[in-house]
Amino acid sequence: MKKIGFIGAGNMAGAIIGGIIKSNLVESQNVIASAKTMTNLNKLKDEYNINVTLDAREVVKNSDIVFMAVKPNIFDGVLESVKDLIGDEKIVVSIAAGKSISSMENIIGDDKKIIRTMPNTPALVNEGMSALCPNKNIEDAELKIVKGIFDSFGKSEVVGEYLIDSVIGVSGSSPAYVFMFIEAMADAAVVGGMPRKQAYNFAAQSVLGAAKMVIESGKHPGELKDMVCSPGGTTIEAVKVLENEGMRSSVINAVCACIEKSKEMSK
Ligand SMILES: NC(=O)C1=CN([C@@H]2O[C@H](COP(=O)(O)OP(=O)(O)OC[C@H]3O[C@@H](n4cnc5c(N)ncnc54)[C@H](OP(=O)(O)O)[C@@H]3O)[C@@H](O)[C@H]2O)C=CC1
Ligand SMILES: O=C(O)[C@@H]1CCC=N1
Repeated sequence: MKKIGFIGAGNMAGAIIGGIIKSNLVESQNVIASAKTMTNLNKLKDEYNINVTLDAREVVKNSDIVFMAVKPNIFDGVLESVKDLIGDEKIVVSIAAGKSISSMENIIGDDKKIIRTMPNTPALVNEGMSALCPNKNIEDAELKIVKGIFDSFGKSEVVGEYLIDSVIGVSGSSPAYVFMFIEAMADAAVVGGMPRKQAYNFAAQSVLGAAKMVIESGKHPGELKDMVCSPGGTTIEAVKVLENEGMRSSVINAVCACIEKSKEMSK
């Protein structure tokens, strides 16, 4: 059984820890996390009974696989502070936006094992979507083990690093846009007189069902949209407004802005 450590214990690390513990991939005693304060660590300890420490170096000493789960602005400094403990055998898994494999190799050495990844917060409910980019020192068996961790809380794919900015736009950050869409649809239902809590359930379940249809039917999203639009009916009226208001171009522009920001952060 591999020991898994997390430097950083915020939103994303919490979602991953929740995912791997709930899917019984690792025992809680084999997971350790560190953070700046005890606030998030205490919550994770109470909920999942994992080991916690305020010392990132303790995490590295006690882990075979070390997740770097701190914000990009402090990432390099934190990695620098533990680099002497990262031997040839440990695997460093970064989840940070805008941190390239080469920038990590510059800090810990290009002979070290690194996997750059991009997960998303639906990991918390076992519906995560993650991308993994291994560096040249990662062996197939090691990639399989780490991919298994990501698959334990959703789906994952191995991609070339050149795709990671697009991954951030379409899955890493996209839960935020989808939550906005659900909130806006529910607002409209509230306008129509529906109690708010009920409106969130109706809106969210519809998004869940629509997403499942795209994945399971294999049909083009346009064809699935057409199946909902009865001639002269209600749906096409809404579609007309969405087209007039530039919904598609808003979404494309928003996701492109996200991708551009990710590229900028990597420079
Ligand atoms: N949120 C998301 O949806 C996603 C985030 N990411 C990436 O995940 C990373 C973390 O983001 P997120 O979880 O949202 O951020 P959070 O702000 O929620 O968490 C950051 C964590 O880092 C800890 N921390 C701060 N300083 C240090 C330090 N010096 N040493 C050790 N730990 C420290 C914080 O401690 P404390 O608990 O005390 O505050 C906190 O636990 C980012 O790099 C982001 O790009 C990737 C995919 C999705
Ligand atoms: O907003 C961010 O920068 C991080 C990366 C992907 C999701 N959250």
